Amino acid sequence: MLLAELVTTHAAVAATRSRLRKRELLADALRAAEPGDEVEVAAAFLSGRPRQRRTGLGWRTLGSLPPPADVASLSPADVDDALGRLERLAGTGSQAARRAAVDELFARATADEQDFVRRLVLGELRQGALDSLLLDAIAAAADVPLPVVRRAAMFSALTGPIARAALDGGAPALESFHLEPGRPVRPMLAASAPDVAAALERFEGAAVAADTKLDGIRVQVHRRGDDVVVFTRSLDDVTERLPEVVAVARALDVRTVVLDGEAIALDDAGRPRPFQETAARTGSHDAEAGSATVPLSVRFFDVLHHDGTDLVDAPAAERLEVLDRVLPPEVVVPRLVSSDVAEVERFFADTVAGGQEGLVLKALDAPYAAGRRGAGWVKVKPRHTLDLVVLAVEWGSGRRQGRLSNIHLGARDPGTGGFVMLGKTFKGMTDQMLAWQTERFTELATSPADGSSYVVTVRPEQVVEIAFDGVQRSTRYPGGMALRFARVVRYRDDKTAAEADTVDTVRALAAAPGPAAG
Ligand SMILES: Nc1ncnc2c1ncn2[C@@H]1O[C@H](COP(=O)(O)OP(=O)(O)OP(=O)(O)O)[C@@H](O)[C@H]1O
Repeated sequence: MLLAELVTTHAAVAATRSRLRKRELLADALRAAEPGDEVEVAAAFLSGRPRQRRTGLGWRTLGSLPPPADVASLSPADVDDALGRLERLAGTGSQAARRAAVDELFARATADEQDFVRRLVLGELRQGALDSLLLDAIAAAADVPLPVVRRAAMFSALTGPIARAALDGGAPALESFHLEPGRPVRPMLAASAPDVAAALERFEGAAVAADTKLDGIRVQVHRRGDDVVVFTRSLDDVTERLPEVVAVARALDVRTVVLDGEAIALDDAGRPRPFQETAARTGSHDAEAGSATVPLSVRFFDVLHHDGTDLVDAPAAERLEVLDRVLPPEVVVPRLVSSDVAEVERFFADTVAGGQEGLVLKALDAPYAAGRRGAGWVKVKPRHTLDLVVLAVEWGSGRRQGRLSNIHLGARDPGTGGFVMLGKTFKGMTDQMLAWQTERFTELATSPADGSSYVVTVRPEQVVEIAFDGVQRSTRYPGGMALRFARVVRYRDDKTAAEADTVDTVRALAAAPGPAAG
């Protein structure tokens, strides 16, 4: 197979709005690849994530490339090999050796291929919607049921090995994927409801576990013997940064355990400290002087494995029973089990009054279903926000003079792979945020950020959490909608643009009476 075939597929997928057509195009490309390594690499490229995570290649190195080749000769394997070499050089190699390796690869690529590989390496081809489409396409190409593919995907952060197993060995090969303590699992996500009553309705009168929703950072903790590894929501290894979490896991009376929970900075009374203090411990740039030393607490809400027993497919009731038996109560998230609306509403009010974010209602009979917003978990918060992507930013005036200030907000459009602008805001920004974002958006700028132009466009990568009072019809923006009184809650570094809220969510809000979202 030639790389050019994947480049063409990628462009065709982006150009059509039909999900079915996208799936066919992707499935055709997977079928065209040789089973084995080639299909694994092809799936990795189509998902926008090369197999190498740390090539160390940045915007700067890839800004100047050799002239493109006239004819396509590169295979996906050639690119994979070259990225493997670059990953090895990233640790030890000289700048010159890296430059030479980059030039050698790109000199063999046509203009379209250069563009594709550059965006691949920079992470610009990644899209949440694409991940789930690709799983659909793998099911179609290998002729195996989609749930079998989805289940396997839970245990593999990368899509390539899933494609390889499916096309090589069909359903039996996929069924052999399982949880391995030490290897991260895609986290289970929650759907959302506007209030407790609406959330409970989804469970049709059954009793639920109403779990306190803590506003910290998601941690997945794996312990084997004395070995402890801590992963974030996006499956990054943050073990080194969270010694308190490691200590709690080590102190448990278990041999092997995989726990799901939240790390959070709490004050002496158990109330959450400002989210920024928690974020400073794992985020890359929220860190302010001093705050990075705030101690974190950890609270667990699920267990996926315990001393040789896999619990992923066990109903939540059983998992919670293990959690309560194995962990000391002070590290378990407070929970109420009930089917009574008034009782859950009281618990919600008390929880919010205690400074926590809200509740996550959980079906007691549901397995741990990762990677998708299933029906098993439904979150309820008193304040509704959207996670949007910054598309551009304007130079400020007055107090904000010399700072990149007013941000343009976009919702993801899964149909086009692009973003739809919904408004602008500089409300809610602290001086610290302004200083940080001026630097951040200068880095992401795709138009001059030297002050020569008032609006600076940026690569759509930074996710920001926005509170608002409603969605109104508006002719000002192409999507025909605008947010009322949008204000910044915080920047989110635990989410990629691919995970931002979609324009469909915003449309649903526009049709509903009050604000309700993420
Ligand atoms: N008791 C809990 N059970 C499950 N998740 C919890 C709990 N407490 C806090 N959380 C957090 O809430 C998140 C679930 O909401 P969701 O899956 O929508 O992620 P999200 O988009 O990051 O949500 P949000 O923006 O509301 O935090 C989890 O990722 C987890 O970090």
